[in-house]
Amino acid sequence: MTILVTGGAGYIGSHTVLYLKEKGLDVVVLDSLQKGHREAVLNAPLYTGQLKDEAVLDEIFQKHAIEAVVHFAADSLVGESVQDPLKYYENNVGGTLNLLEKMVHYGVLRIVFSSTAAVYGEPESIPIQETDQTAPTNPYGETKLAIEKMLKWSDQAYGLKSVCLRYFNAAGADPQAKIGEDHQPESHLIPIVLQAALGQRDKIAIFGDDYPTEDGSCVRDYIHVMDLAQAHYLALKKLAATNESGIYNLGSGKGFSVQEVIDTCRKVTGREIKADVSPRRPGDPAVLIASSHRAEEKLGWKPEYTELDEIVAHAWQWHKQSPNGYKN
Ligand SMILES: NC(=O)c1ccc[n+]([C@@H]2O[C@H](COP(=O)([O-])OP(=O)(O)OC[C@H]3O[C@@H](n4cnc5c(N)ncnc54)[C@H](O)[C@@H]3O)[C@@H](O)[C@H]2O)c1
Ligand SMILES: O=c1ccn([C@@H]2O[C@H](COP(=O)(O)OP(=O)(O)O[C@H]3O[C@H](CO)[C@@H](O)[C@H](O)[C@H]3O)[C@@H](O)[C@H]2O)c(=O)[nH]1
Repeated sequence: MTILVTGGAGYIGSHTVLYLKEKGLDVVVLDSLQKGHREAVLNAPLYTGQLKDEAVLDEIFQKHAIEAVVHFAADSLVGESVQDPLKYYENNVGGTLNLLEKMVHYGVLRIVFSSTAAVYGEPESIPIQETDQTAPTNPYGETKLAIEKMLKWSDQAYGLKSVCLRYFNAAGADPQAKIGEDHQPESHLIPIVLQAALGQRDKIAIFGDDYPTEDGSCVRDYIHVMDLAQAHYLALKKLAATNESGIYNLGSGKGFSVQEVIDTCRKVTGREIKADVSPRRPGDPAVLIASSHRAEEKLGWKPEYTELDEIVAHAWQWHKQSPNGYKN
């Protein structure tokens, strides 16, 4: 039996493919390569195509005995989603609709879905629990919440079982640096700070120093990409064993400010990293920290890399070795 990984040439998807293969699972990848990289897919067949492309989905479901789908493929830039919300509804909601229709058609009734902390919007309280209110503050989060709801109703109507994993801030890289993070353009904090350490940027802009946090910069919960990968494996096992749908936060439970992340990068790289303060980035909540007790209890999830230093060290290893990402 085979697992279909959509978006498996992207950052989190490619690390999950690596992890699933290490666990002995048979994997096929579907990715449009608009954001992903062929070189990031190690040891798995790659179908280049779109979620909306019925022919490629038919080919995959007909050729392979697909047991379950792990669904990463999406657009995921908050700012872009505010500028062009319909692109997000078309790709994320529309693309997932096509995928689910094909799954139901071919009788593939298990899916692990990449959701996000962005479904919560401004948190009610910290740490955030899965039962807290969901009130996204941008179209990206809205599309992810809409998909969670599509999955809930599809369970009731078609018996399509889902695990929605609400990731907080994915960071780090394969500890052996075979693969890593390469977004073009890069918008995530840690890779941007490491680009400054490499001299590819003059400095890093800290988006706001007047938040109600200890040093005034935003606080986030950074979780190692290989620990996210582990959670997908456990979610697949849980679905196979219990056939139960569920929603789980995935974070470290610890928060670090933008200033603290920059300081950690200075310490790990031993390089000077210049930073200055810029205006707030619209839509950024002050603090996002997860409670992941449910995932620990119900999935048996145990993050392996719990120190920010180690997460940054793995990212640094990758960026130093591949300063131009997969273009080297
Ligand atoms: N990076 C984070 O911190 C984070 C946090 C929370 C949730 N997420 C979610 O996790 C998932 C993966 O994130 P990532 O950072 O690895 O992103 P990414 O952009 O690196 O990976 C997404 C992949 O999906 C592919 N893709 C997009 N639309 C497609 C389509 N219609 N058909 C086929 N392929 C398509 C892209 O080419 C890319 O390779 C996304 O769904 C994202 O919303 C990411
Ligand atoms: O040049 C930069 C880039 C980022 N930041 C700040 O750093 C923090 C982290 O930003 P970023 O790495 O862009 O991540 P988020 O905006 O927190 O979003 C990530 O984490 C969310 C879940 O928490 C996911 O939904 C998103 O897909 C994922 O990109 C935020 O406070 C930003 O304002 C800066 O100060 N300067």
